[in-house]
Amino acid sequence: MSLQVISCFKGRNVQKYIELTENQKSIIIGSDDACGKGYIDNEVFIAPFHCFVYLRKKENQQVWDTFIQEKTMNTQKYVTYVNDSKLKMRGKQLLFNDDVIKLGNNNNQLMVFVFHDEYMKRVKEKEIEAPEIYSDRFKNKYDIIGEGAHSVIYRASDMKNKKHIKDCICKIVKESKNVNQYTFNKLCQEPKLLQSLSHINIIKVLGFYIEPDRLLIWQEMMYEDLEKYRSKVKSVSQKEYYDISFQILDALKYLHEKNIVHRDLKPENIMWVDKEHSRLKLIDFGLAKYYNIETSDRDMTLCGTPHYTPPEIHHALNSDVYKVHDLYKPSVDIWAFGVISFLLLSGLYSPFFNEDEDYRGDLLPINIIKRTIPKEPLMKKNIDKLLIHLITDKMLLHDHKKRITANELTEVFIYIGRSLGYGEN
Ligand SMILES: Nc1ncnc2c1ncn2[C@@H]1O[C@H](COP(=O)(O)OP(=O)(O)OP(=O)(O)O)[C@@H](O)[C@H]1O
Repeated sequence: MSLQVISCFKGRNVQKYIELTENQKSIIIGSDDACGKGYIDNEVFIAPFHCFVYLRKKENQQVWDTFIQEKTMNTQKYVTYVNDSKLKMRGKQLLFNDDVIKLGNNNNQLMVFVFHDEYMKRVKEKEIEAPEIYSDRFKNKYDIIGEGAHSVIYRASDMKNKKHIKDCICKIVKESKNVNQYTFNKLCQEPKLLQSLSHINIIKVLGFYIEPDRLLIWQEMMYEDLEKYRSKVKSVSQKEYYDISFQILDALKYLHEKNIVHRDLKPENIMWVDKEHSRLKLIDFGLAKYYNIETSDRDMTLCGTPHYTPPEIHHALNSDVYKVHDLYKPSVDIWAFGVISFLLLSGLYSPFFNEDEDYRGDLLPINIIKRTIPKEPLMKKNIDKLLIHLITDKMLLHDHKKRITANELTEVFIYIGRSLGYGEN
C-alpha cells in the first residue's frame, strides 16, 4: 500500500479492496462499463452505477474527509447501507473509520466493506510516535486496547529483536482534565518503580520516556483482565481460585517484602498473560509506593477504587484525614485481595451488598465499615470452611492491625492446598 493512500475500503465478505489517493480522489462503484473509469465490479447484484466515493479537504485544514453518495436510479431494487442505515436516493454521508458499508440489492445480496481512514490513522500515529531515541526500538500503533482514568493503552511493536518483532503495549499518560501536574509527576514514578522489580507475576516494563507533559511506558502485552474473565465465567472453582490466588499472593508477598504497597489491587489490574489462562500478572503500579518512607507529599485523599478500599481508610476519610497517609500499608492490599477472593468464589458483585440490594455508591463506605462479611454465599458454593474463614475473618478483618499478612497467608494457603490435595501450586 502506498503512503499516499488516504482512505480505503476492505471487503469483509468479498476479496476486494478499493483505495482513494491524492491521485485518485474519487471513484464510482458499479457493475458495468456505465461507470466509466470507476471501480467496475461484475457482481450482478449491484447497480450499473451504484455509488460514488470521494475525498474532500476540510475547509482551511490539511485534513481529508471521505464521503459516499448513493447513485442508483432504482433505490427500490438496489441498496446502500452505512452501518445498517439505508442511504436515500442521491443521499451522501461522511464516513468514519471502521464504518461498515453494504452494497447490494433488496434480496439481501450484499457486498460488505469496512472503511479505513488511513489518513487520520497516520495523523494520529504521528501524535503518539515514539520519541527519537526509541524510534528503532518501538513502533506505536493507533489501536487503542485499553483506557484507564489516567492513561490510554495503545498496541505497539517491540523491535529489539528485528527477526522476532513482538507485540507490546504503550501506556501514554498526558496532563489533562484527569491528570494535573501533581498527579502527572506521581504517575511518572510508576515505570521507575516497576523497573526495579522482577517477579514472574508482575508486569515487565520494556522502556519508558518522560516528556514535560507526556509519559510513555512500554510494557509486555497481556491477554485479558480478571474482571473480564470473571464476567464470562461468573464464579471460579475452588481449585481455580487456589491457582489464581497463589500467584497474586506471591506477587504481594514480594512487594510487601520490599516495603511496597500496590494500593490499587482489583480484578481490572490483574491480567492473564495469554489465552491459556494459566499465568497472571499484576499491572498498573501508578499508585504503588514505598510505605515506610517519610515523604512530604502525604496522601489525604482516597487512592484506588472505593469498592476495594478497606474500612480503616473509609473511616479515616470521614473523621481524620491526616491519618489516611499512615494507613496505606500492606494490610490495604490484603483487604483488596480478600474482596477479590470473595468475588471470584461467590460469583456475586459485592460482599458489601446483599444479592437483592442495589449497589449504592453513597452507602458503600458505611457498609464497608459496618457490615459483617457474609459467609453464606461461599458456603452455598461448597467452599472449604478453612478457606471461608481465611477470606471472611482473616483477609477481610476490619481491624487492620490484626489482619493477616502476605507471609502468614502463604503459610496457611500451603497448608490448605495440601489438605485439599492441591499441592504447593
Ligand atoms: N500490559 C497490558 N496488556 C494489555 N492490556 C493492558 C495492559 N495494561 C493495561 N491494559 C488495559 O488497559 C486498561 C487500563 O490500564 P491501566 O490500569 O494501567 O491504566 P490507568 O490509567 O492506570 O487505570 P486506572 O487508574 O483507571 O486504574 C487495563 O484495565 C487493561 O484492560
